[in-house]
Amino acid sequence: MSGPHASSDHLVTDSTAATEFVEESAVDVEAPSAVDEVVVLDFGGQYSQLIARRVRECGVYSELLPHHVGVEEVRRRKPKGLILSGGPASVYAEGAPRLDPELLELGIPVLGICYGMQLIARELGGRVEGAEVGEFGRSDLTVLEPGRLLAGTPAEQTCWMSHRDTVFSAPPGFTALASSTASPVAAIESQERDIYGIQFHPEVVHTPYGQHVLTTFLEDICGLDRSWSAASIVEEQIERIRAQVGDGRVICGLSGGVDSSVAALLVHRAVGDQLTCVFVDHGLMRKNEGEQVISAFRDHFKVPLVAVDAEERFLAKLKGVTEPEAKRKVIGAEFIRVFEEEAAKLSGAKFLVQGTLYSDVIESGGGTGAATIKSHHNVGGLPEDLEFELVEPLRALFKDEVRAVGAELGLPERLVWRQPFPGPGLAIRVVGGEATKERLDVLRDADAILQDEIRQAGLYRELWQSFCVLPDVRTVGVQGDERTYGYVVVIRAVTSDDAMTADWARLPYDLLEQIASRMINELREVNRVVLDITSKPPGTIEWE
Ligand SMILES: Nc1ncnc2c1ncn2[C@@H]1O[C@H](COP(=O)(O)OP(=O)(O)OP(=O)(O)O)[C@@H](O)[C@H]1O
Ligand SMILES: O=c1[nH]c(=O)c2[nH+]cn([C@@H]3O[C@H](COP(=O)(O)O)[C@@H](O)[C@H]3O)c2[nH]1
Ligand SMILES: NC(=O)CC[C@H](N)C(=O)O
Ligand SMILES: [Mg+2]
Repeated sequence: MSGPHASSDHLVTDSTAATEFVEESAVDVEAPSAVDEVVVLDFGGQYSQLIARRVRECGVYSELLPHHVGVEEVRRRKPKGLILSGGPASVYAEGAPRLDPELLELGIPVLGICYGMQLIARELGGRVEGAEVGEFGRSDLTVLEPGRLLAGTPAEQTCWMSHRDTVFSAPPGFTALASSTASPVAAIESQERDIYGIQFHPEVVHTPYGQHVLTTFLEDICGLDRSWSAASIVEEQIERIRAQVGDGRVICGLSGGVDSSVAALLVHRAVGDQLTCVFVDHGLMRKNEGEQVISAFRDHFKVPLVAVDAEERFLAKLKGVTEPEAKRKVIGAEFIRVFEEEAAKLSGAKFLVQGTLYSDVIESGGGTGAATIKSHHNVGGLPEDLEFELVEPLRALFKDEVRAVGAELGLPERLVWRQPFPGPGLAIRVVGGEATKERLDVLRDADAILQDEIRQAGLYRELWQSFCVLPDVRTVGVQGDERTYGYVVVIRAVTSDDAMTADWARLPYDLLEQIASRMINELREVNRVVLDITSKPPGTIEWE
């Protein structure tokens, strides 16, 4: 790695020579470095992704894999530890995900959490049964014998539970370390077999000693040195990218957002001139955003950029499409068609870089047993006949981790802290109806007013996102003594760290008034403004 000062400014700007530059000789293809990794197997728990994330916060690289990947895939990764997540099933129910006993024979420490512990207990001869009462939320934990896993934590502590099934006796050879209000056996370990289990959830913030227990597992039990950081993602991903693409040509879908900018920088570091970025202006961007993206890119990146004006073709494909998932799929497919055309002009680039994050994957139903909430255009919205090989260096990360990588790579602050903007753009904010040019223009103008006011109020960075939604609804108003029948604009502003959960932002009343009156006075078509006060869950951030 070239250190934090190797900023993007050192690359050579060339946004016009996309089709002219000469391919350089092949870069060295190095095998991915042996980064110490802990694998988390996902049994469908609500907090599975949080476990991997907390492990990374402890300074150890971790990825979440579906439980059905099988023991071979786990072995191939040579992890230094294995964690089994919670899950909705009952271990003794028909069809419940099972534990492959070989996973306990890999010669690495194993930690089961909740369902994961119940699986271990059942597999090794302990007693797991449905209890009369469940244990949901805060619970008191009594440590009977700290053993290795609970060493350094108090005899009485609180923890957070979410289960109905309960371990009534530990398997032979295991020590029961703790009990809780409703769990006779709330933690187990066998130092001899290097297998550990806890009924409570160490990954949630409501378990005060949760991070302590995870750290003990990683450091004292797995013997890991906790040296992983955003900086090591850079090094490691650069090596992985080189190994994946060799001397092939690569294109990167670049939106001007932080994810694709970071992905592009990583790939450029890895394979230099083999990369060309493609920005698709699909006519669903914010006001003047296309020009801003292109000029910001020219100022800060020295990677060739092709900008494609694709407004007409996207709007043509969206004609008559009103159902949210249908919209997302149409847009996802059209993005790929544009990328294919551009790739063909670049001696058939077969690799496509996308700034996909973990939250895009999980919402698209990419976790194990996880529901599809919405098909993100870059994951669930991809067409079936996709021929590109995807390069997604950020796929295991959350946005705040990507921001840290961006800062590490020297990405300008403005870009690091840019509010997210969804790939399908304003099309999924014209809700319940077709995204016509006329509606998109009204929405774009309303959004420009909102952005302007939010920035002037100094609130841009505090908010995760702030935007407008245009429902397919009109209401009656009275303006200048005349009856009007106009659009309603919804203001949506939320706070969040990673888009997995969000709260509606308490914008000052005076600011809201200013925004509403500007929208109604400046936009002929709008006669009413409302505020969305729904958190996530139950709402999602976008309306479609
Ligand atoms: N207009 C676009 N042109 C080209 N590629 C795009 C465009 N919009 C999205 N993409 C691709 O889809 C990916 C996912 O979009 P997404 O909006 O999640 O990420 P982003 O735009 O890079 O960052 P942010 O989430 O901060 O907006 C992008 O990283 C990029 O690869
Ligand atoms: O690139 C994207 N393609 C998509 O299809 C997409 N759908 C939602 N989003 C963004 O993801 C975050 C979570 O969104 P929701 O709470 O609406 O599910 C929020 O930041 C959304 O803006 C998308 N981004
Ligand atoms: N959170 C969990 O892993 C729950 C495990 C199991 N479904 C139970 O209710 O006990
Ligand atoms: Mg975006």
